[in-house]
Amino acid sequence: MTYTFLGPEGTFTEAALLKVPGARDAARVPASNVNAAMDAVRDGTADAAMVPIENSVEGGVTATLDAIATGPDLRIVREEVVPITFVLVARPGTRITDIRRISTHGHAWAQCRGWAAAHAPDAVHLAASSTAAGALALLDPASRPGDAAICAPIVAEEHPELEVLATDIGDNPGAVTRFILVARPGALPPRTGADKTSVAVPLPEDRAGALMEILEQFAARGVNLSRIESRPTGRYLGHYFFSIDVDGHIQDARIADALRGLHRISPHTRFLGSYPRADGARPVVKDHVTDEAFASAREWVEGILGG
Ligand SMILES: O=C(O)C(=O)Cc1ccccc1
Repeated sequence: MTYTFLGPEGTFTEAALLKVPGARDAARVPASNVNAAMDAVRDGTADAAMVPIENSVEGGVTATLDAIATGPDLRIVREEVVPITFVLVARPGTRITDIRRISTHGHAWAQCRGWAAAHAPDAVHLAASSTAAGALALLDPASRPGDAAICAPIVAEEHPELEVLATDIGDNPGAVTRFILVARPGALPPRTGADKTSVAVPLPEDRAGALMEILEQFAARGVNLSRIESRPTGRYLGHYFFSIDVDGHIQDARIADALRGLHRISPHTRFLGSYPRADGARPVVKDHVTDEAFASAREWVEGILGG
């Protein structure tokens, strides 16, 4: 098994990957961005890729939402939730007051903006492909790095050449990021009873109530949504798809039935996977949407049709 992840070593994404049973002893190949990680799975260079998908403070990671909704099909097979704490690192001798450019991933910058405004008000953000990439660039002057970087504490621990100027600089102490493990389509992860299903649903155009019709498919079957966000398809202004997570597995009759309904409304709906929830929380399933209720309803109709 070969895993890839948003690298280099020391990213929060690597921390998420290391939580996967067996990943510590498997081949792990860092990718320089989310698209490269997904492409490595598509072309068979890697079997699975860990990528960030959403943060409790900054919201969705659009590169991931878009990459998985377009191009050859990929499937989410697992999720991991990782608590996030940030440190500020620099080359030894740097004073916080001298810092003008702080390099880090956009999601990390968004979560430390308040701290930066208070402690390094003259500093601007220098975008890096990941927190670890921004920090390691400090050690390579040829890469025209910033004056400091925001990264995970592990990067500083593994690189004593970097000095830690401040710890725990995130604006929201309880911040967590959710990561997904994606693979090529294959056998579905088995239903556990505490699962999520993800879909990308293009919004039918010029149709009043189209979003309502999509949501109705879930509401009518007692299915709870845990995330919904709209993304432009990139085709033209005003054309969107909805990236949706719901509680349940496609092997649950209520989810399968809701997906059939979605497909009728939006035939290019993409199934992105059914996989165990990181928190193990089981949904409350109302009596009229249990597997048994669906089976008995089907038998009733079949009985009538069979005469
Ligand atoms: O850059 C990283 O370390 C990542 O894994 C992406 C990220 C960035 C900021 C918060 C959570 C994840």
